[in-house]
Amino acid sequence: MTAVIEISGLHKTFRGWRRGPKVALDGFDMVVEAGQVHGFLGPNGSGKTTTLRALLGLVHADSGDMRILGTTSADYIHVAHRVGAIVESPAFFGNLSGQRTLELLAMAGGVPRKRVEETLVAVGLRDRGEDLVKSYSLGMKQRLAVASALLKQPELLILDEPANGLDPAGIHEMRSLVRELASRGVTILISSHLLDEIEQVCDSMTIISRGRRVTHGPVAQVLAQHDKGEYSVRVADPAGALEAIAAAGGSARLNEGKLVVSGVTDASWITQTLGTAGHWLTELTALTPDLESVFLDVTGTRPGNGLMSDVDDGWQPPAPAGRAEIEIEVTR
Ligand SMILES: Nc1ncnc2c1ncn2[C@@H]1O[C@H](COP(=O)(O)OP(=O)(O)OP(=O)(O)O)[C@@H](O)[C@H]1O
Repeated sequence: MTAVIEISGLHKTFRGWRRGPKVALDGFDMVVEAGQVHGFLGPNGSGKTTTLRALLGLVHADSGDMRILGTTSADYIHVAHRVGAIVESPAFFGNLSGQRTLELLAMAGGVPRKRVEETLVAVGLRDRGEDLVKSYSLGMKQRLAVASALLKQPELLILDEPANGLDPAGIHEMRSLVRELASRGVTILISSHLLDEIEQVCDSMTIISRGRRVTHGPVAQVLAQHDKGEYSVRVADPAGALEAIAAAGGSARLNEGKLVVSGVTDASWITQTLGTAGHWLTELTALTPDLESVFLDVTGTRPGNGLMSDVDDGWQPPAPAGRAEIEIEVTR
């Protein structure tokens, strides 16, 4: 596969006046292959927008290499017409129609006028194209934003939080639109906090935390890597079953009246072990990890014992290279 985006060792520190320097990117790496819908995930303040802005030349990175459509960031201008991006929510004039908005953008960008109609169809706004933007719902404004990014028929589309603030129907529409564009061969990099959406719509993903990549790969592969081989088991006597699993050399714990058995490669071992000890199973469920649990684990943001963690507040410049642990600010 061909890489459409390649980022390696990206560093960016903002020189703040009041709170001192802020390390936004700390040697960040990311690869997005052609034809993929690639999810870009991370907690608040982890560096997603800074990455996208650096990629598009909107902010100057301190160091690191970036290639977009095979071109270095210094030559981005030569491939800019092949990239569509919505990084900061675009503001539209409410008193213009969606169609007129796109016509003006097409004129300014030297894009043939017929693309206006095509993009309105592509984002499902043709029937409302002549209505004023101020009458649009948030979801329709988001789709108009996507339409504006599609005018140039980009090979690569970069969307920062496209489903932000949308209701379930709007999220569903945005998901369909992304899949539709992907089926036409557009590579899409999409940053989002909606983990369920990313799990449903993306082929591959990168998770960033504190300016560094903490996991990446095909979504199914990332989930499989975090599969702990856990099964939830319902039996009449969970405590007795726990002892039976331990006596057979297995690992288990009790959770809400059920037994959770870990590190199992073959579920029949559980049925056999418990059956032999006289514990008859009434339920056996594989506990496969979802993206939310992987995200909470790899970013260190899983709330525990009533504590909330936040990776942004209190984040100081990193210690010299070599320190591996992640500090988490914990507030009660
Ligand atoms: N212009 C700026 N000046 C100072 N600090 C900044 C600036 N832009 C971003 N930062 C800081 O850099 C860090 C990364 O911010 P960034 O916006 O890239 O995170 P993010 O992952 O996009 O967050 P969110 O999910 O909340 O949008 C944060 O600590 C943020 O406060």
